[in-house]
Amino acid sequence: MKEFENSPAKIDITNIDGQINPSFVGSHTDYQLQTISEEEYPKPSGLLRGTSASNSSFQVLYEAAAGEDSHGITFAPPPPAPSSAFAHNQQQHHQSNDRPAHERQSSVLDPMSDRVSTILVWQNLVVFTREDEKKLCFKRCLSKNAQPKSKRLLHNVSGAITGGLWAVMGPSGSGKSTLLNTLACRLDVNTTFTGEMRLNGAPYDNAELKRIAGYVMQDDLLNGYLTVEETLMYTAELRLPRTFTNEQRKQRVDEVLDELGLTHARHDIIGVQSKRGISGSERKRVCVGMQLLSRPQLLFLDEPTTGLDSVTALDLLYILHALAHGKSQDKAVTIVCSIHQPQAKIFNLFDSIVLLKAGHIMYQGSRKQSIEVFRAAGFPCPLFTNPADHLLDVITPPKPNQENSDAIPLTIEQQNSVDQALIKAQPAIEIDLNMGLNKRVGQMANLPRNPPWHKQIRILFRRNLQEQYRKKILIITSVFQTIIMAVLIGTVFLHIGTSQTSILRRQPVLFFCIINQGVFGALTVINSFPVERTLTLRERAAGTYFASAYFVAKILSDTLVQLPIPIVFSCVVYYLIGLQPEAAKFFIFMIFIILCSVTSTSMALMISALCRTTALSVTVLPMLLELTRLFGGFFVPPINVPGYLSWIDALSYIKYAFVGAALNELEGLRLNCNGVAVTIVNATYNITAQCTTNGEALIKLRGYEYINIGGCIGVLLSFIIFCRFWAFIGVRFLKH
Ligand SMILES: Nc1ncnc2c1ncn2[C@@H]1O[C@H](COP(=O)(O)OP(=O)(O)OP(=O)(O)O)[C@@H](O)[C@H]1O
Repeated sequence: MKEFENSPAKIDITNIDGQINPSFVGSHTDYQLQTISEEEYPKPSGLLRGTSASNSSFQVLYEAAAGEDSHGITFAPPPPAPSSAFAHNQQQHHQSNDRPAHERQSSVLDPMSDRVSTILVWQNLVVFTREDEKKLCFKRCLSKNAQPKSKRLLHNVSGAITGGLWAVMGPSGSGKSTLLNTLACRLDVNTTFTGEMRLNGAPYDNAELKRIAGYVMQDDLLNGYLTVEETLMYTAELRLPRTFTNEQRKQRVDEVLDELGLTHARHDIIGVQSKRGISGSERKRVCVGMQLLSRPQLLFLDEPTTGLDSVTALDLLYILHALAHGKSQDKAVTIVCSIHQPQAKIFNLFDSIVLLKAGHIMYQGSRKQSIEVFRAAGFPCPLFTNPADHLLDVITPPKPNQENSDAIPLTIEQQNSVDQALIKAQPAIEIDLNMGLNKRVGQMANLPRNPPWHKQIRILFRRNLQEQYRKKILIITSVFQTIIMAVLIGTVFLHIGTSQTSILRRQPVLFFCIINQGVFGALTVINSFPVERTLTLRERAAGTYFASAYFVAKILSDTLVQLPIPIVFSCVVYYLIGLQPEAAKFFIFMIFIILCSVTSTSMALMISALCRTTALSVTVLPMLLELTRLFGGFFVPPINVPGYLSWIDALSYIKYAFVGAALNELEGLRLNCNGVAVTIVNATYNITAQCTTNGEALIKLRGYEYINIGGCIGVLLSFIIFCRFWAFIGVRFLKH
């Protein structure tokens, strides 16, 4: 009561006929008044005094306090102070803007205002799933009557987003994400739409939208090894117009960090499972920041509060609210969020809402007016009820369950009449497809142009190397592992010599070396690429870079990081085994080990790019690796492979690496004769007893002479090109 008495502003809570206005919703000030039913407050209390609203989300609550002769009146405590940096921001924001909050708000909401940059209008929008053509063809072959089955996700909806902060609300499965994705030109491949969508009075497509709009997805997938500042800086380098200098990019990053209250965390790592980084809310803010760098005119956010606690969710919404209402000198960003069931304080920050139910729009327009419309339809918001919950409760039929056993489910007719009453209670929306045409001229003139292709490669290459550097513990572990493995192999086959017994040991050790390096890299790729692919798809959907630039940068950086392992392996193993001590032979051996390693990673990359998921990739890859091993030229010499299996044999890259390494080692090899060994050798190769004096005889026996070393290198290089080509096709064209 005291707070009321000291406060300057007046709030009239009475109707014209003297009754308490049951849906007084802050129409005179920025207060949000909760609805009061007439039964609870039979006697109106007339004029009340309230504090002036410097914070637009104050709530005034009316309480029917038992024993009080008039209505007990309390203020809900002001919203919790947002976290430090953001609070500072907010304060600055309010201080920097000398116009009162409600004035700023109304100017932003006026679609004709110059500060509203983007207007999105849609008419008769029908979104439906379409059956895959191939499946349909197949079904038609089986049954002549097979017809495409399609499901409607949105039913002939029309509407307009006219600046400010918008919420797309509705129960689960009502089509919130579908509406958001349709407007953002991000529909799934199996869905399509009819109807018209206009951006500032003109039809638009994904390419145009990418340049003026941002989209923040529900799950904040980020590169966990980079810091907050690095993440924003790389995005700035890739997305800001090529005319920007480094200084200007840095300045923009600083501005965004400041705007989002992330300055304190700028040097913190984003974090991965094994290494915790920034908090959930900070992650979300980084995602928003990445989109804000290019100063979008329109921002879509899919369920931005998912996974955040109530305080951090509110913090985030304050930021969005501030952005949607713009700074005095800036244009305001039109922001559209899909949101499931916001808490009251969050709900009160939205300017307008679109309420969906089963693909139909039940209400759209001002958030403040929504309570009035529901009341007029016969559904006043009960006291102390979150208005957002109330709206959803009205449009969602109650289902009896254990906790709510009294709920009486509505019949379809009853539910239809609720829907009709709601639609009747709201003013008809007039859709003008040309709305915002005047804003288009300036908008199109300033479309940014991304950096050129070669610069994108440079930036992405640098980013990849930085990420690899942060993962150096993995690289160091791999190198140690390789050394240990090489020492073990070298010790088992130590100083193999040139006796007859060495013939039996030389080929197994060569084969083992090839297999070892031909599997190692593949396993790393298959585990890491699917996650990286998802992140890349997102960045590309936002128009950050070309798929080809990403791919070239990836291939270059991955190969560079991969090279030390086969090089270290070759050095250790070659020396310990005591293969032919000639520099040329050593380097050729090393080339085969490197090529084998690179081929295996290329094959793994191709499989994970085409299979898309780790689960499918790890099912396919082992089978292929087994085949390449079986037909690797060791178990079945090329000369003995049956004709009908020669196609598999030809596809085994292991064979070309092994045969190439064997040719390199056996050519020019001089062997000693040893009685015991002769017998073994002869038994193995099924030849009459004689001493094998040179490697060429073995080449002939095994049938390796059908190809030469150059041929093996050529085939391996072709394999690498083939696998990388298909990997690129997968990266470029498979977008889901
Ligand atoms: N690509 C698709 N193929 C088939 N059905 C789809 C597809 N996308 C959405 N749907 C269906 O459309 C309906 C609406 O889905 P949507 O994801 O838009 O709902 P939502 O309101 O965002 O739900 P939630 O709050 O649970 O995320 C759901 O029944 C969903 O199964």
